[in-house]
Amino acid sequence: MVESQTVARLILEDGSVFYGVSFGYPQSTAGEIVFNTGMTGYPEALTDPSYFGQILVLTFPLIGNYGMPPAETEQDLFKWYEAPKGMISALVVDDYSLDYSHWQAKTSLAQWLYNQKIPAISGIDTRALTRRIREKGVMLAKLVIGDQEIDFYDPNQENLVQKVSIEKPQLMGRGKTRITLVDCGCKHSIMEELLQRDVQILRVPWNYPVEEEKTDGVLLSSGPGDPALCVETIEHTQKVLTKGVPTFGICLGHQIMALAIGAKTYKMKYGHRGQNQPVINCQTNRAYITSQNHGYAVDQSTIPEDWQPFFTNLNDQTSEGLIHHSGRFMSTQFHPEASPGPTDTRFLFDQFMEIIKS
Ligand SMILES: NC(=O)CC[C@H](N)C(=O)O
Repeated sequence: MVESQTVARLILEDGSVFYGVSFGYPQSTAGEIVFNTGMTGYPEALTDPSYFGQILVLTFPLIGNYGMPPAETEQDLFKWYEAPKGMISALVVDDYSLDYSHWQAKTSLAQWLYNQKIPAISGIDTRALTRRIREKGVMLAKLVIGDQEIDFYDPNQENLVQKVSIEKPQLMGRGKTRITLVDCGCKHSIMEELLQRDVQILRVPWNYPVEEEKTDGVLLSSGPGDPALCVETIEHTQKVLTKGVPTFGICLGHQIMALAIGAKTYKMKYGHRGQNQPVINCQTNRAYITSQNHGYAVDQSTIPEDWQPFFTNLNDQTSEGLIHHSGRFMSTQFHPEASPGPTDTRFLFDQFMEIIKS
């Protein structure tokens, strides 16, 4: 049965308990609880590998009303999803809409979650829950269905990247520019952006010796968990930068690039997850609204002298990007591919192509 009326409990590490109703797959699960403030875009968020190991709270109160799109692919990439399968550990919503309507919808959200074996809970005051997370910071949590008890589990102790990366290198597209993409759990829309720019992608696993490839550029992808645990990726990135290969890091890729140059990262209190995060380009003083999904950040005070802040967050002044003085290496903490969210910073993919050509 998909639309179960089983009582479920969301139990936080601080002892608070929220009661609701189970939907999706009826199995208890544990992870780290985080919230996203986006008003739309749940198909993209649920399939974003950066959420691997996390229990996702959607603050927008009505979820499910446009169902889930079909699993259509083009050039091996999912058109409407960010990965071939659901990535979150569990979903927390306020009002789950049993009815859905959208020209593209293939199934209900509940059915899709059931098929993906992802449990969910509805009837939660997600705004009150979010206030608690904002006060205490992100916490471990568990979603207990009926009386199926379960222990807390901390996903950040593990190297999550190796669980969502690919196993062997894959060539994609036939474009003239060759970009080696280090897949740490890359969103499909990042690869789509590259393929639209006359690129051939060599997509490689997270620990691949990328410095040994003959390539025009390197893209360090987004991905889950603590960047400091990606030791091998950091070491290979150091060698790539020493060789002077144009490199672009996105989200986890930004953090890995920072660690590779000797800067430090830290865990934020509750991170940035939403589609309205304001950033400023430190070179042009122009502001942009961006899509974000991260819980770690780069300590801007630890960047070496030959690097500069590229973007800074206008809400809390945290690092939103780095650029090397040569202009050959750059990174952003936000997602220029958006998906979901505003596409205002997509031009950064064009900028990366220009760096490669110059
Ligand atoms: N979207 C991402 O790449 C997330 C990066 C990293 N896992 C963080 O939470 O900060």
